[in-house]
Amino acid sequence: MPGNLEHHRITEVPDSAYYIPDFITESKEKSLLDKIYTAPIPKWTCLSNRRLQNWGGLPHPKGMVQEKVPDWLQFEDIFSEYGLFGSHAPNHILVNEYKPGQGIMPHKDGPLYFPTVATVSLGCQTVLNFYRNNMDIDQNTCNEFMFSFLLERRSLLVLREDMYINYLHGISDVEVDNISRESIKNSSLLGSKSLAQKVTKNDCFALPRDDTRVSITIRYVPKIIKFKFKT
Ligand SMILES: O=C(O)CCC(=O)C(=O)O
Ligand SMILES: [Fe+2]
Repeated sequence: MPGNLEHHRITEVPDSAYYIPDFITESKEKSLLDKIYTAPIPKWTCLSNRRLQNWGGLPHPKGMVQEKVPDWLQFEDIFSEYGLFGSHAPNHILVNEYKPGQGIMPHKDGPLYFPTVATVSLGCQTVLNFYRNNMDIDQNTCNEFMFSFLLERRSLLVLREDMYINYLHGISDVEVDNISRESIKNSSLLGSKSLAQKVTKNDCFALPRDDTRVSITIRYVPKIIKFKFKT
């Protein structure tokens, strides 16, 4: 891993998570949101509690039939600089849209991807929670909450290794996040100094989600199906 990413490591958690505030400019944020919202309507998949766009193909255990990721969604230069996906360029992008009050259940991103995910947040901050699978007293599996990251708009989060493979992540479906100093592990890396102060000075405070958040999750799918067309 090139040294420059090391400055952004969230040292309070297991290997490896990195947080870069102000990863993109406000004008880049705006141009990405414009492109996302001018994508054709059928590009959106509506789930019960959020909408998403899938770019690059549908990952499948037998391999992904690759589609070109549009130029405006390519972050290749940046990722090759950090060496995030080994020598590969990302080839799969998921765009998730969350209105205030919407979230995503705890889950793992799973084995179809190279075990690294990079997430750019647009439009609004959120709190990403991490869990471990555990057994309860009746030997049922349950998710035990471990800690959280506060993701500011225009930030980049990278998860890999243990944080990708063994931890689940999710976002609560609330309109206001209750931020507790104890649980937020990236407070020293936040871009907004006033927010960082709030997190470190208060045991607990309420942070409303006052706008729609759009996340861009960037991954590499190693298993690709290549068709040979007869001419
Ligand atoms: O919106 C996010 O930050 C998380 C999205 C996510 O976990 C996923 O798409 O797998
Ligand atoms: Fe995920």
